[in-house]
Amino acid sequence: MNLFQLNLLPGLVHPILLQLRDPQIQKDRLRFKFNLERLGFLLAAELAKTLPVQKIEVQTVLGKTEIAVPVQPPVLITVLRAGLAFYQGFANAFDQADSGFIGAYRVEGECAEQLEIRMNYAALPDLTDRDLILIDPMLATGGSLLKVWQLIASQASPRSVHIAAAIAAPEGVQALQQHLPEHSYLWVGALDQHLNEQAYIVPGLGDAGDLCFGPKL
Ligand SMILES: O=P(O)(O)OC[C@H]1O[C@H](OP(=O)(O)OP(=O)(O)O)[C@H](O)[C@@H]1O
Ligand SMILES: O=c1cc[nH]c(=O)[nH]1
Repeated sequence: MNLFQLNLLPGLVHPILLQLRDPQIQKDRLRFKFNLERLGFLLAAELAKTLPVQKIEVQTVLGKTEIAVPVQPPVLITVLRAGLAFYQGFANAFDQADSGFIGAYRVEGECAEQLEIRMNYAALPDLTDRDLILIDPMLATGGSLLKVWQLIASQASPRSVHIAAAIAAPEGVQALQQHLPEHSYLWVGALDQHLNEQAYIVPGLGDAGDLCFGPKL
């Protein structure tokens, strides 16, 4: 698996990460979701450079020119709930993409070993020979994305697999490295230090789903 960190545009990316992480600023839900969306758009812009393009001719009212456009839009799949705002950035960038949605959530116990991933919803488009972008802002243990990938892989063979996360922990990166196809790509806004005993990313930003939508019962 190839890992790309979005440090090419620090002037744009770092202020967004700062606002996402700051405990005071992140209390503003509208801003938190908008920042995830903006980061998603920037990651999409980087990722788009690697997708195959073809030249098409456009006739304007004044003349002709050639424009390179994607051969086919990628397929976007996001993990509910926290994925929604981050996904919107990708959907803004790839505005003709087919999209899929999978519900997956962590049920936390006393410690990281008791963590369980439950899945309760999946609506998937056809992925045959398509470029797949799997979108989830937080890559902690990697348990959620691996379960999601298992479900996808049991039904389809995408042409390429891109995983996009706003913040990743080394533990999650390693887990994906072991289980994803060799020619997969991981795009992250930041690669953080480690997981704590409750399997939260340190320094991370806290619980992305709760910050977007409030605590769930
Ligand atoms: O790498 P992992 O250890 O699996 O953790 C990451 C998962 O945790 C968050 O979702 P969460 O389970 O909190 O659900 P939510 O989006 O409904 O809040 C996040 O959006 C990921 O899906
Ligand atoms: O740090 C973490 C880990 C999992 N899910 C989150 O939202 N944050």
